[in-house]
Amino acid sequence: MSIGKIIDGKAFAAGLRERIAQAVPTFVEQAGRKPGLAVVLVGEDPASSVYVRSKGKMTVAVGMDSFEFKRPATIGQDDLLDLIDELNQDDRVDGILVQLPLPDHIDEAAVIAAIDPAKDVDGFHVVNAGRLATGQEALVPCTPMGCIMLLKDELGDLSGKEAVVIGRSNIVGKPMAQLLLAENATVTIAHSRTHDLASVVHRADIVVAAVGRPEMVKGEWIKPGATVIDVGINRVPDDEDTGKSRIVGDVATAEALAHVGAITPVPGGVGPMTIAVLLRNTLVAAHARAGLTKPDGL
Ligand SMILES: Nc1nc2c(c(=O)[nH]1)N[C@@H](CN(C=O)c1ccc(C(=O)N[C@@H](CCC(=O)O)C(=O)O)cc1)CN2
Repeated sequence: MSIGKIIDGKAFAAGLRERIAQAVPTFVEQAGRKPGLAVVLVGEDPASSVYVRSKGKMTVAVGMDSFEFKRPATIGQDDLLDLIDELNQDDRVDGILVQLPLPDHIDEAAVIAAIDPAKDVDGFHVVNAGRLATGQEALVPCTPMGCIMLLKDELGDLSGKEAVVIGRSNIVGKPMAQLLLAENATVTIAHSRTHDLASVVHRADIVVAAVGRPEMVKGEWIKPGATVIDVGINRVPDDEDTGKSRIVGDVATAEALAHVGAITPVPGGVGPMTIAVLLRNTLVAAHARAGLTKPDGL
């Protein structure tokens, strides 16, 4: 029995950050300033706080300016929209990211809609979603963009490949399908109402699992030799006595390894790509705002 390859997303993300760090000084020379990323954190969710801290550190590490805005979970919607407006007007800021999820009393869609599409480094604004869907230059959501980079690195040309995306969220599933289409893959989006998901998955050369359900995709569903991208990050109890937990993906990796050609692990697969692509998008947005051509290789 052969075992599939583990795709090292952590190493790929480190390489991407290195290429970004090499491109930043040329931008500084041409634009006379550093690219800048503003990250807004509402509340004190521990995981969100970790991600925001990590974003700040990595932004500075590649030579960009990092601006962090922490607001209490009780902030009113109007005050949050005022902050976004200030950041839209601030010329030092090329990218604006509002860490999700937001507290229930905030209308997430209204906050995303308030971000200047030129600074929407998350690629969540409808203008960027529409541009992506119609094949125009767009800022693309970081996680699906990271998945496409890993897929192209692993498989080269994706043209004609049968791809199944499980999950239809605006943040991952839909943009993922659009990106695969743009690479000329034949794309199916499966979701909670899909009949016989196992058979749908079994015909795929490429499986992208983004459902948020621990180890839902079983090894025997996978077509032999398929490439599997696991977007899920699910915390599950590890040891009932100690109360410890561990992170698993949406794919039952241990059993899938006997079927796949290659698979991203969780952790260490898609997750690290999310922040690396955020830095890439910030540099791309900075070039566009400064009227400069996007550097090659990003
Ligand atoms: N505005 C946004 N909010 C959120 C996004 C986003 O892209 N934009 N994505 C996620 C959180 N996220 C970044 O914000 C993120 C999630 C996971 C990772 C990561 O590297 N995960 C590690 C495991 C981490 C762990 O041990 O807990 C991995 O998979 O190896 C990075 C960034 C939701 N919110």
